[in-house]
Formats: sequence, structure tokens, C-alpha cells
Amino acid sequence: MDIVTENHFFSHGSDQRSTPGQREDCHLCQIRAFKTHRSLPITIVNHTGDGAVLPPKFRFTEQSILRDGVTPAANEFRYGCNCEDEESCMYAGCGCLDEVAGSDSEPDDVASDEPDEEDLEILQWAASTQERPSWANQRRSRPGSIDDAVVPRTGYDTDARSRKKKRFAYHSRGAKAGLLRGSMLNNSRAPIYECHDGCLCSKDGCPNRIVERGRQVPLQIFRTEDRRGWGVKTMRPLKRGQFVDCYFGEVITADEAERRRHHASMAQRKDVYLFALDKFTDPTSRDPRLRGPPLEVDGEFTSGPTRFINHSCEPNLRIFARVGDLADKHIHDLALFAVKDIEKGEELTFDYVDGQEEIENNARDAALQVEMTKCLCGSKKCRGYLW
Ligand SMILES: C[S@@+](CC[C@H](N)C(=O)[O-])C[C@H]1O[C@@H](n2cnc3c(N)ncnc32)[C@H](O)[C@@H]1O
Repeated sequence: MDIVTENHFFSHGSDQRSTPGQREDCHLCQIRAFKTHRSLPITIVNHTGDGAVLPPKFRFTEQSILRDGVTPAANEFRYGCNCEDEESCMYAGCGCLDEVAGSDSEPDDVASDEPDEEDLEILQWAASTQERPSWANQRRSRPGSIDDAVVPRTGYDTDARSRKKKRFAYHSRGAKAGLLRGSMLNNSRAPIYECHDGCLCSKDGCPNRIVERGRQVPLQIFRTEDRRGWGVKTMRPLKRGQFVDCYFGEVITADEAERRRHHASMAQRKDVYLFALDKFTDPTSRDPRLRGPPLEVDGEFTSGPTRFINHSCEPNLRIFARVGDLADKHIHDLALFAVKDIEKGEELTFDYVDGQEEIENNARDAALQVEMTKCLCGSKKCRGYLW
């Protein structure tokens, strides 16, 4: 039994035997205080025999913590959808999805407007039963919403392209309900727009609140055998497209991030834990909070289990920017989703330098490799170096 587990079980249960602050510092006390501890536990194991424990200064948290200079939007600027029924939160008339079209100029977004297998299945079902799917009925649109004009007017239109477009990111029914759609998973860098607390749709019924409902997967933090430190395993099989958890941490200003980089003895190591919230950064934005430089999330000292997820050049997870209230785009979430089916007990990984061409090119440059960190991901597609 390691020293942390021993202290937790033999000292912290008794006020006489635990010193002030000991419980606050104990990682087992921290994860056992999570709201979901009983149903979706996080476990920490080290079977390597090296005696290592998690960094003592590290604190587990279930949500990001906004530090000095970082504020969410004031109530008078909050914005939610007015959908009358939950089904509507999938289609172009839902206010939360207003920005989906054209929010990202990559060609994949065009593809995301195309009907996927699920749309076609629904159309086939409707054709066979002579019924109109509910979304084929004209709905009242909100003023100013990007509402698709081409809605079947009479009878049932079997041409999938000439109907109201499904704009949200998830499958809504069948075996794939709640999973990210293929158009998002196939290399899309588009953000995910979800309904949230400020919407009229219900928290439990709306199909567009997957990240908002939080982690649904028990995870294990384990000590790796191959010098990568700690890593994370899923304790349940995951399907391609399934939400795992968010990358939480301290949300700090760009100045504070720079100060922390400067303070860290090895700036590149610090960068491993810092993620810029730059998905909506636009120097021409009318919103000063989006003109940049962006806020950053630091998971080094305060975070959830995802902070221990290692890098792979052939990963099984990918990070998506997720926004609920559109007034809070500057503090958007970093949501991790499975990009392939993953077995119970498999290690979870994501690509730390996903899409950052400069770092990917450096890894191929022999002169720069001398200074770079060797990648130990072991995949066939390994680039050899992390950064
Ligand atoms: C965000 S942390 C991940 C958790 C880390 N393994 C730990 O024990 O705290 C990133 C650090 O993990 C290690 N790491 C992650 N993936 C790696 C990989 N593929 N090859 C080598 N080291 C890796 C590196 O030391 C890196 O700086």
C-alpha cells in the first residue's frame, strides 16, 4: 500500500490522527468528494513498484476555476434558446445553433451540413410509414436565426437535401444516440454548440446537452511502465464519438499564463499543461473579450483526471471546443471525445500537437530533434518527438 493510500485509510478517518490541512491535501479525499464518486469513480493505482505518488501540490477539481481577471458574462448578456420542444434543439431554428454554419471555414463544415446515415434512416422510415418526421413540419423561427428556408411544404419530401437541416453535433436516436456525428469526427475543427442552463429546453430531455451532463465514464489513473509517468485508462468500453470528460484547470489571463511560463524552469514543460481558449479568437471581433490574446487553462496544479492523459501520435481521443451560452465563448470548454471504439482497460491518449504544423515539422528536422522530447507513444505512426 502506498503512503497516500495508507494515510487516507488509517489517518484521515479520525480527527485526532489527521493534522489540519491533511485531508485537503489528500488526493483520495479530493476524488472521493466528487459528486459522481459512487457511480463513476476515479481510481489511482501504481502497480510498477516504483513507489511514485501523484505530485503532492496537485489538487483534483470537478470544474474549472476562474482566476483573477477572468469573468463569465453578466446575467443581462446571457442568451439561451426558446425551443418549445426538445426535438427542436437539433435543427437550424434552435438559437444555440445559430452560429453553426460558417463558424469555421474548413471544408469539413460544408460536409457537416450533408445528411448523414441517421438522417437517411429517418427519411427511409418516414417514407415507409407515410409519416412526416416531426422536423419536416414548419416551425416558428426566432427573429434573426439562421433558419433554413427549404422546408417541405406539401406532403413528404424524400429528398434529404431539401428539408430542414439538422445542425447539432450529435446523433439523436438509435444505437448512436448521444455520440458525435461522423462529420464532426472526421477531422473537423468546428466547435460544438450546446444548449445550457439559460435555455427553455429541459436539462434532462434535450439531446443537445452531452458535455453539460458531465463525465459518464469511470476512469483509472495508473502509473505507466515505460517512463511516461502517469496515464489514464477507461474502465468502461467507449464508442467512437462518445464524450469522455473536459480538460479542467485554472482559467487565467494571457498575462498570467506568460508569467507562469516565465516562472517555470522549463517553459516547454509548462506548455504541456496550458491550453489557449482561442477557438473564437478573432482580432476583428466586436467583442473585446474575443479580440485576444485568449485566456488559457492551466491544469498543472489543479485539474481533473484528464490532466494525466498522455500523448499519442495515433490517439484515441480528440479535444473539441464546446460552448454553451454564446456570451461565454471566451471561456469555452475543452471537451475530450473518443475518435475510435476503445476497449475497457485501454489507455486514453490525445495528440498534444494536433494540427500545430510547426511542431510537427520540427519533429522531422534532425537539427531540432537534439533539443526535443522523445515520444514514447509506441504507435506505428509515431513522429518520434513530442516538441
Ligand atoms: C500532461 S502530462 C501527462 C501526465 C504525465 N504522464 C504525468 O505523469 O503527469 C504530459 C507529460 O507526460 C509525459 N508524456 C506524455 N505523453 C508522452 C509520450 N507519448 N512520450 C513521452 N512522454 C510523454 C511527458 O513527460 C509530458 O511532459
